[in-house]
Amino acid sequence: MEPVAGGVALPDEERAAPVALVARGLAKIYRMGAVEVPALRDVDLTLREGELVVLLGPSGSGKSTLLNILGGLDTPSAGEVLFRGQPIAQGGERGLTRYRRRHVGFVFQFYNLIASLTARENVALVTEIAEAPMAPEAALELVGLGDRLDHFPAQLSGGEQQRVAIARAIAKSPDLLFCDEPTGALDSRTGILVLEAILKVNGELGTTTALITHNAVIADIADRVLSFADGRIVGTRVNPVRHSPAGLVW
Ligand SMILES: Nc1ncnc2c1ncn2[C@@H]1O[C@H](COP(=O)(O)OP(=O)(O)OP(=O)(O)O)[C@@H](O)[C@H]1O
Repeated sequence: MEPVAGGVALPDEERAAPVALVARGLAKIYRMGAVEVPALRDVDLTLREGELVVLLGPSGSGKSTLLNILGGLDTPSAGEVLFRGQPIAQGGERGLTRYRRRHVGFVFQFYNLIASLTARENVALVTEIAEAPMAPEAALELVGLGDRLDHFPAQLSGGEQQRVAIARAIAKSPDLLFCDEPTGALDSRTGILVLEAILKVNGELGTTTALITHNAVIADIADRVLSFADGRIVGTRVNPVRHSPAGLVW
């Protein structure tokens, strides 16, 4: 606790940013015929507004399963997720769709751009159905691609394509940005540019961001790091300072 103006001390949790997302008791069991694969086991987690959290863990530890459930792409076997205090599963499948559409942007390891559309058109596909979209040009400018608007994916490097995918995810002005191994297919120099774009979005738009990686070096860019193993969060660390991606080597 630290004193504030007027000499009144606030408990830590009241000085912190408001809570954006809460997961309580999440479990996920995949059933493969007679075999049950427990992918998540009793996961509790809180993301605060504007925070950048890295989920760090080895392959198969359940990170993607967790992110997909937090983003409403998949449903848990047990437990619940609350966005700004409301269960995201309220209203069933339609409620989940509304939550995903209005509030969540996703970035995956593979960019999933449409080859026959330019960078601008790939982003515009999303802004056409969004409620409060940014202009595609503004989203592309934010990720450093203002001079690549009319390039097709094949005319862009892997890192540039991933930045188009980030522009597409943020162009609908989501409250939450979920990135699943966004640098997994990239060399470190290119990966750093992608991480810089994600940090810029987080800083300038205040988008609450969760990023999955198995690369411990990348965890240094986060406010907070949640370590994952065997379907559980096994450690939490707060980084005293966030490192700039430019200084990272992997
Ligand atoms: N659709 C599915 N059906 C059956 N089992 C699954 C399914 N998806 C994931 N699993 C299993 O659940 C466990 C967790 O997988 P998950 O993809 O969440 O891990 P991860 O930490 O993201 O791994 P990676 O970094 O390799 O993507 C693994 O044992 C995986 O084989």
